[in-house]
Parts: sequence; C-alpha cells; structure tokens
Amino acid sequence: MISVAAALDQVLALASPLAPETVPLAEGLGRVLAAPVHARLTQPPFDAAAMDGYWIAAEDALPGAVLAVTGEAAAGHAHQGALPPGHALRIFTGAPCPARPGRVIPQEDVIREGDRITLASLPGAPHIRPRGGDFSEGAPFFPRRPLSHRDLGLLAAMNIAALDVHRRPVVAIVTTGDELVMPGETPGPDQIICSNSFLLAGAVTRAGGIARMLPIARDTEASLRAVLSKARGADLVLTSGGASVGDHDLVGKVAAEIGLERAFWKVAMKPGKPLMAGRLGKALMLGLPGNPVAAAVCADLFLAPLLARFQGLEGRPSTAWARLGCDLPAEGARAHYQRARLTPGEDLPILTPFAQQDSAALRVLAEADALLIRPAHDPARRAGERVEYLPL
Ligand SMILES: Nc1nc2c(c(=O)[nH]1)N[C@H]1C(S)=C(S)[C@@H](COP(=O)(O)OP(=O)(O)OC[C@H]3O[C@@H](n4cnc5c(N)ncnc54)[C@H](O)[C@@H]3O)O[C@H]1N2
Ligand code: MOO
Repeated sequence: MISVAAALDQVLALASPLAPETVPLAEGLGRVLAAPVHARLTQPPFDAAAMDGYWIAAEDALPGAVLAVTGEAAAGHAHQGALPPGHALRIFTGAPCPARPGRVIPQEDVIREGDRITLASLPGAPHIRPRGGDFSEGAPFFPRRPLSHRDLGLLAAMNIAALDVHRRPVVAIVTTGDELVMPGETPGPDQIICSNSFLLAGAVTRAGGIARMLPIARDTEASLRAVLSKARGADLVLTSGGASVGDHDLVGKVAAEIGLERAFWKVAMKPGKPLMAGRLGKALMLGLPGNPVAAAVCADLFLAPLLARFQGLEGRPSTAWARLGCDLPAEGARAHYQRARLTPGEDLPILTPFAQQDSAALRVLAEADALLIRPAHDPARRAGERVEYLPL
C-alpha cells in the first residue's frame, strides 16, 4: 500500500494537458484557456460619462454657475461640434465625453430652466470613467482555473470571440457487478441499483470532463473485456468495483491482459483502499473500488485532480481547517476520510463527522459538506482541536 500523497503524485504524473481546441466564446464556461489571451482593444475606449446629466468644462465648474445647454451625447452617439466656454453638454451614461478636462454633473444636482442650468453646489466626483480604466489593448488574461461567467464577460469586453482551450477529457465509465441493475429497472431479490455510474458521471462533468457511461459489465472476464473494448477513444477508463481481492474481482486481471501498465494498486486510505491506476494503451485507467462512498472519495481525491491536469491545471485538491466538533479515537494505518458536517464557529468553522462512516452509506455522503482528513496513525483527538478537511 502506498500513501495518498504518493498515489496522487503517481496519478498526476501519468497525465499531460490535452491539446488545445478552439471554441466560440459562448461555449467557454468551465473551459480552461490553453494560452494567455490579450485584450484586442482598450476599455472604455474613450472617457465615458458615468451618470445621466451635463458635461461641463473644468473651468466652468463653479458653485452657482449658470451655463447654456448645447447639444447632446448619448451612448453610441458622440457629440460632434464645438462646445464654447460657458456651455454645458447634455450627456447620458456611457456617452463619450468631449476630449478636454471636464466633469459630468448628475441631472439631480442642477436646476434646469429652459436651455439653462444652474449648478446647485460644487460638484464632487467627476462621474467620468477614464479611457482604459478597465483594461488597455494588449492586456493579458490567463486565469489558471475553469472560466467563470464573469470571465466570459471580461473576454467578451476584450473583443475575444473564440477561445483556445484544452480539450475536455473523455471518460469512459465502466461499472462492474452481477448484482447491479440500472435505476428504473426492477432489481431481483439479490440485486441492487447501480449508483456509481451516476455519481461518477456527475463527478466527471463537474470536473470538466465528458462522461461516456458504458453498459454494466457482469462478473465474467468475457463481459468485462467486451465492455472495456467499448472504451476505445477515451482519455480515461474509469472503472468501479471488482478491484479488491475476491474471486469475482476481475478488473485488475482483465485490465492487465489487455495491456494495463499498472502504476499502483492499493492506497493506505479508508475508504478507497483497493484503488488502482496506470496506463492502458493511449488512455489512462483509474480503477475505483465498488463501495459507493469509496468511489466518491476516490473521485474527489484522484479523479478531479486528474481531470484538472488533463485540462492544464495543477489539480491538487485544496483543503481547509476547522475545529473538531467532538472527541475522536486514534486512527490506524490508513488515512481516514470521514464524512462530516460544517457549522459556523468562532475563529474557524466546526466540523463534526457523522456517526455512520460505512463506505456503502450514500445518504450520509449526500448530507456531508466536507471530508474530515484523519492522517494514518493520527492519535486520539479532542473536540476543539484544529483539523484539516476537504470541502465537498
Ligand atoms: N478480504 C477482503 N475483502 C475486502 C477488502 C479487503 O482488503 N480484503 N477490501 C474491502 C474494501 S476496503 C472495499 S472498498 C471493497 C471494494 O471491493 P471491489 O472494488 O472489489 O468492489 P465490489 O466487490 O465489486 O463491490 C463492493 C460493494 O460495492 C457495491 N457496488 C459495486 N459497484 C456498485 C455500483 N456501481 N453501484 C452501487 N454499488 C456498487 C457492491 O454491491 C458491493 O456491495 O472490498 C472490500 N472487501
Ligand atoms: O476502502 Mo473500502 O474503502 O471501503 O471501504
């Protein structure tokens, strides 16, 4: 058995960022830029009015000044022509201001009578957004994270209509077991519903991958081989179940026969011990345990970082700190990832693990906000101690 840290290093070392592809800006959400982009223009491209009101020249900005209103500038319609001293330009938010020192007086701050305005008081802020105040042409943008809707807004403003992003990894999901039927089917008396395919497909999509859910493989070498052959073309073959030491746990054997170069099998963690990883032809393979919580924990600890790496990101999960909500006994030789709930605390949030930590219990998993990380051989802990966790 290797440590979780060593296993993650080995998983990440297997993968390289996938080649870039070009997508329209509208399809950029959640994608990762493959190279820096540069603003194609300056924003704002001119000094722009930030209020509806009157633009006045700097020398006319005196309390009580009376100015003649001449002309108009609106968003998309610059004022053409001269504006003599002692004149104010009617202006609306977003309009270009005249190219000389001045300010915009909000219309609420003047008294207007006919074509004249009287400045009520000495103006405060100039209410002008200066040219380039947001960004200048050529400004680089290269966030090392999946693009958010806010990023898409910025990229649009930069006049970037298409993006070079890393290709999304295609993940073939293979679940195994004679006991499994799909949701909606009627299980036999000795059968259960396949939950892992759905849990894992969700984890793949959330991490920016494309999930390809293959049919359930039965517990025979022929069935497993047949389903694995359908995974061709995937960047990652993600199996669940059949990873342990039972007579019907065939994944390691069949994968080896079809060419798996295994990097490791078995990690000192709970749940998730029988995890395996390696190279399978042009693809990678991650063999998760069948217990649903073990599969879920391995997805958070290894699958998500691997998919991030495929998309050019560093990928290591970021942990946080909390105060323990209860006393806990010492741990054994495996790091223990306990399903837990966060509540507000004083300096740090309070993290309380659920009493039930069965690696098949999906209800507690669904209710958890966090995985409390108990390192291997962690001594007994008291309520109030600082503990590390992985937010879910
Ligand atoms: N003698 C030993 N037995 C076991 C060991 C061990 O070290 N020695 N390890 C245990 C641990 S830890 C785990 S985790 C499991 C993992 O076993 P497998 O990966 O071989 O998984 P299966 O045996 O196929 O299934 C385990 C469990 O999970 C259920 N399952 C499987 N697939 C799904 C699915 N798609 N959806 C829902 N539930 C699923 C399956 O019915 C079993 O109940 O091995 C322990 N045994
Ligand atoms: O690692 Mo097996 O991880 O339940 O429960």
